[in-house]
Amino acid sequence: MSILKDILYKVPIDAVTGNTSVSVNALCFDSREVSLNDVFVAIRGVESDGHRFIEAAVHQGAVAVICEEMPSSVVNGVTYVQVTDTHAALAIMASNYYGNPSVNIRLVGVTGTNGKTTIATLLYQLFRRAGFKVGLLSTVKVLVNDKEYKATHTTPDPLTINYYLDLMTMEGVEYCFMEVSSHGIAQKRTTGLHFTGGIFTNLTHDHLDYHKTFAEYRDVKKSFFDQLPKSAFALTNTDDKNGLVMIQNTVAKKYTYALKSYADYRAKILENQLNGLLLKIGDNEVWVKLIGQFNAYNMLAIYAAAVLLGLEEMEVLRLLSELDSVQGRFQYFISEGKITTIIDYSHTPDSLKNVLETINSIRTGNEELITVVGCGGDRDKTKRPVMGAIAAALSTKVIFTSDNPRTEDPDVIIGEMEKGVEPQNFKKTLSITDRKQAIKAACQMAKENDIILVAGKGHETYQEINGVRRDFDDFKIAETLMKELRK
Ligand SMILES: CC(=O)N[C@H]1[C@@H](OP(=O)(O)OP(=O)(O)OC[C@H]2O[C@@H](n3ccc(=O)[nH]c3=O)[C@H](O)[C@@H]2O)O[C@H](CO)[C@@H](O)[C@@H]1O[C@H](C)C(=O)N[C@@H](C)C(=O)N[C@H](CCC(=O)O)C(=O)O
Ligand SMILES: Nc1ncnc2c1ncn2[C@@H]1O[C@H](COP(=O)(O)OP(=O)(O)OP(=O)(O)O)[C@@H](O)[C@H]1O
Ligand SMILES: N[C@H](CCC[C@H](N)C(=O)O)C(=O)O
Ligand SMILES: [Mg+2]
Repeated sequence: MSILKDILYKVPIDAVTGNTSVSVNALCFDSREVSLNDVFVAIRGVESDGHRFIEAAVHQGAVAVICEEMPSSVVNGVTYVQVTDTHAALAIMASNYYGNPSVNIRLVGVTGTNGKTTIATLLYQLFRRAGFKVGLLSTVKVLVNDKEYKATHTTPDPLTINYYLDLMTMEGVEYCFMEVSSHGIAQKRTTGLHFTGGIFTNLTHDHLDYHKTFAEYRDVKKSFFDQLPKSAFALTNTDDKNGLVMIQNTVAKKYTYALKSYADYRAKILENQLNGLLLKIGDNEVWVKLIGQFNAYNMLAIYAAAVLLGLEEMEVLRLLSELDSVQGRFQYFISEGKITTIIDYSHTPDSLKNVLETINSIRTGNEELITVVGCGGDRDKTKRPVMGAIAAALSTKVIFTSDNPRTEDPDVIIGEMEKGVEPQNFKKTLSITDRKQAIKAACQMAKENDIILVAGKGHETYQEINGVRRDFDDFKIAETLMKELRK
């Protein structure tokens, strides 16, 4: 049990009806999950408005309600607290409820369109290898030292974040690396957390269904850096045209990294092969197991962050060379006939382009590059023709298929992707709605030395159709099909 006014510490309050000294049980933002003596926080969401469920929450036993608008009738014995922003209030209350665990951990947030999972996961790996107790909050999974938990979001809701940070403090975790998505920032899921550092990767086209304009998307990302404390570091990529914009108004200590422009931390690619990159970081050369220019940026950001967190430069270089690629990010296997199949989570125009360019840069002859790709349903529709055009331009054959159609008709999505294909590339493309059949067709088409890219789902283990998630794992399916077809 906690006292309501303790949980409300630092929440700007506009009005109160009732007693804030009441004991409360848990915090809750979904009326359907409220139990006796809980606090219900009413959130205005995308689909509905929590204010509509205040009565239901009280009926289920809520002893206090946090809202932006007082209900027209109040129930005796229930405390109503009016605030300007319930999203922010929930986040601050969640931190207080769990005893502000982020203060006791060195928490680093990674934001940007692409590269968040890669950087956060590899920083986790690096600090684990350096002997520390470490936590990770990522799209793929949550880790508390070596114990794994299922991730539901890239940046979970504030109650979940603080629950895990609390668990981490109990397990002695010293560093935690977390992804900070633009949805997470916009919905204030990270408000009230005490960050030791923030890292910006890049900003390209994504989520323009949610943020409406690119400027709004950029400003949401920037607000993460605006909120960092003076004691934190803000590390940004100055090769990205919004890199300096991100740190314009931050009070945190500013640091930059880049391959092309001037920066505090610089690297150069000396070699780029299927089995890794040879990088020159500062005056030192290091082989890493990841591939592609985009991973040179990721590696440099990891190097800089590790040094800023106090690790010794040479040790960081040694550890960098040991890091393995993240599940579903340029994961590949080579089958009989030297056919290479690559599974990659590229689901944005920029990441798809990067991955295809990387593959093209390691192609040695006339081998085909067969790409299997789709676009998610109920997500940014403007990505579809752009990704269609990129896939067709940079591959020798493309099979358009489904990627989590959700509530949309997969053939309509495929049609929108096809609309972007330039006429001279029409003949390279075909469409097979069933993703497994599409992968199978690619495996059948592939000849000696060819390369197959299966893009968009990476580590995902399901295909979501009409609200139902059925088992689906690109890597396992491709591997099984390849074995069956080539035995
Ligand atoms: C669009 C979006 O981001 N939605 C997130 C948001 O939901 P919401 O607040 O808009 O929910 P809503 O359905 O409108 O309901 C409003 C409020 O009424 C409450 N309610 C509703 C019904 C009821 O009977 N009683 C009740 O109290 C709800 O609990 C909610 O508090 O807040 C919820 C709690 O934090 C999230 O679970 C939910 O994520 C949905 C499931 C989702 O798919 N989000 C994706 C887009 C997302 O967040 N992705 C990013 C990564 C993107 C990327 O970078 O690639 C992520 O960080 O994962
Ligand atoms: N620094 C980078 N710049 C551009 N593309 C990248 C970069 N790092 C990774 N990618 C590409 O983007 C894909 C997704 O990478 P990653 O999962 O690390 O990004 P993310 O930001 O976590 O994505 P999400 O928003 O879905 O959580 C990779 O599979 C790769 O194709
Ligand atoms: N975090 C991203 C992941 C997209 C992955 C892709 N496979 C899809 O389902 O669209 C999103 O929710 O938009
Ligand atoms: Mg991610």
